[in-house]
Amino acid sequence: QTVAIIGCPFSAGQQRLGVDKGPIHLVEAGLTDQLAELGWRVTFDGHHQFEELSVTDDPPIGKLRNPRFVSRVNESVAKVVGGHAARGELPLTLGGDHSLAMGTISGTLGTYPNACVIWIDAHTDINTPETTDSGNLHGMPVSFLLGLGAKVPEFGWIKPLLKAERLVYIGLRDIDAGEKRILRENKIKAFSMHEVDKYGIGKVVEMALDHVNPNRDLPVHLSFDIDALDPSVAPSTGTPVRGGLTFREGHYICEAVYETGLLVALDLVEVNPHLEDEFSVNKTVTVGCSLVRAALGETLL
Ligand SMILES: CN[C@](CCCC[B-](O)(O)O)(CCN1CCCCC1)C(=O)O
Ligand SMILES: [Mn+2]
Ligand SMILES: [Mn+2]
Ligand SMILES: [Mn+2]
Repeated sequence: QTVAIIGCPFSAGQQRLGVDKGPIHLVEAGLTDQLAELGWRVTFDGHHQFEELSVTDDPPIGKLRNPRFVSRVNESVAKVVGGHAARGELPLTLGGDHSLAMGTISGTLGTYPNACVIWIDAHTDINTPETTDSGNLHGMPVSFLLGLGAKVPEFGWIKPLLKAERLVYIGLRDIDAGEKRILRENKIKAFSMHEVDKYGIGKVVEMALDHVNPNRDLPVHLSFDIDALDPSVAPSTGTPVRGGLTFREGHYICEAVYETGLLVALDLVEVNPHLEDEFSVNKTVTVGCSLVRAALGETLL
């Protein structure tokens, strides 16, 4: 089985410098060899195909920041991810900020129209151009994938291929008012840290899969935002929120998803090696590599 590592040094979906350096840190930490150790054939798409996509003149559209650049990069990411998936490979997208999910999930759904999405995050990333307060597109990819909110012509390439009943969240603890309304209105299944505390991670993952994949027959796209983990476990990330997943809870999710045998695509995003001290950066990069290994078959026994 082949895993295609796609490095996306992209940061325009938010405003903190450094998240574009996430991919190189994860690869330089040895991720490629680690996956080969697990028995994967590993290919690595150099990130260069996204460098020449920068846009010279990209004024905000409403509140949206860097809209044309975010759109163009994600359109390219969708083609790259979709291409690997179509060849029966497993695209592993390393971010970069979570706006990349516009591209990765579009790519997956183009090849696997019936795929479900398991979104691990402190945040729902479902703001629309109308509800966003920051204008940062890393807080909005899900609304575009679902086709919510007013159409933005610059994002015309994104088709609303994701169905609300095929999406489930785990790890939530920082949701804007507008996003809470969108979750309710669209009946989107969400397991916050409250549910993790109440039921335990094992039951939460089982309930999440029961919701989006009741017969365990649909392909799974796992989109893992490192900020789902508690900041004590993954400190070097742009929007840390206390009260997050433990090291083991994060790994359990990845192990359980791998065990389904249904994983077809994986994102690991929002590692920012420019934040916090060197020890924190190493801790964050190391746990990022470990989570990827767990999602790709590494077991404890
Ligand atoms: C919760 N929504 C935020 C954060 C989005 C995080 C994106 B992710 O990819 O890292 O998950 C925060 C919105 N503001 C809320 C009020 C205080 C300032 C931030 C946004 O900017 O939309
Ligand atoms: Mn390059
Ligand atoms: Mn996110
Ligand atoms: Mn987040």
